[in-house]
Amino acid sequence: MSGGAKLIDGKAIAAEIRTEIKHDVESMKRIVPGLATVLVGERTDSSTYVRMKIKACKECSMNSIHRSLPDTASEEEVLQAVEELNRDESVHGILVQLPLPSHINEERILSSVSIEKDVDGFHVVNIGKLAMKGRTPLFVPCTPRGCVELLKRSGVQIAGKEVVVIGRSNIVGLPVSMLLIHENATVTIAHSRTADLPGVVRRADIVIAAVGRSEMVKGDWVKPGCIIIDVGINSKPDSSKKSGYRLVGDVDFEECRKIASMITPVPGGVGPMTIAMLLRNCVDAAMRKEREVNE
Ligand SMILES: Nc1nc(=O)c2c([nH]1)NC[C@@H]1CN(c3ccc(C(=O)N[C@@H](CCC(=O)O)C(=O)O)cc3)C=[N+]21
Repeated sequence: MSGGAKLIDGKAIAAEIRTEIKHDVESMKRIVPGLATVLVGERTDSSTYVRMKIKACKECSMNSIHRSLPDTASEEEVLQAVEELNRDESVHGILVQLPLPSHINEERILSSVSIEKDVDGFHVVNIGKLAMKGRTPLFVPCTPRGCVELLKRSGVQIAGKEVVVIGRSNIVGLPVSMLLIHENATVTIAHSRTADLPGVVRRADIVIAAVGRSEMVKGDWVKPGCIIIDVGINSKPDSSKKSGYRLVGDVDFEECRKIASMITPVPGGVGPMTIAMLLRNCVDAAMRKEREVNE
């Protein structure tokens, strides 16, 4: 294809979803949806993401409350913060920003979030239901849900397609694979130990790249006309930028855009969708609560 791939504009699609969310929020009579964010420590990337989430809540007429703990906080102190938010009636969703400092047991903290408020979808019960046929988790993890939503809103038919997911993390690779199987795709999960990774990726009608390695997927790895969703966010030194770096994905964008039929950019692809889906999950939780109150 000489014209090059069509861009899947995640920023624009996320803005459209935020408009739908704001509309839902304003149609609610008794409840203002509230998102709680918990940040342990002061990693600059985590602080930035949390700030973006709080700003997005405001844009959608939602409430947000934030709890910051020092990176010296004990596991008990983090648990206590989560449990307070579990009891707080004005909070409908709780997000514990990852990664947590290494002295804290991540699974223990994530499983202490009430299932009804688990807007990240990381609680073992929600993941467990996602992994089973015919069960419905209360929440689907935000980045995976964002990937599927990008495909659907770009008019891509998922059923029957060969999808190759590169990466097997708990937050992206594994859950997005489950979700795509539920959408009737044929899914291959590839990873760092896959033999002949380029050969496997070349089979895909749809590639989901979520390995966390800068520009790893090259133009000659992908089938002409395929659709590429790039979940990676990596910083690459770039002396022409004031910050000294720029963001790149797991896909070599310049090479792959010449071969694919559709591709997401980084930034402006999956990232903004993650936040939109977080708000969607939180408003869904509040709407469920409102229905309960009405019954
Ligand atoms: N409990 C938890 N839930 C998360 O959802 C979660 C997390 N922990 N830890 C870290 C990752 C990362 N993440 C991103 C969200 C938005 C962008 C985003 O909007 N990125 C912009 C660029 C932002 C920039 O310029 O830095 C874009 O891709 O266009 C990126 C990454 C959520 N995460």
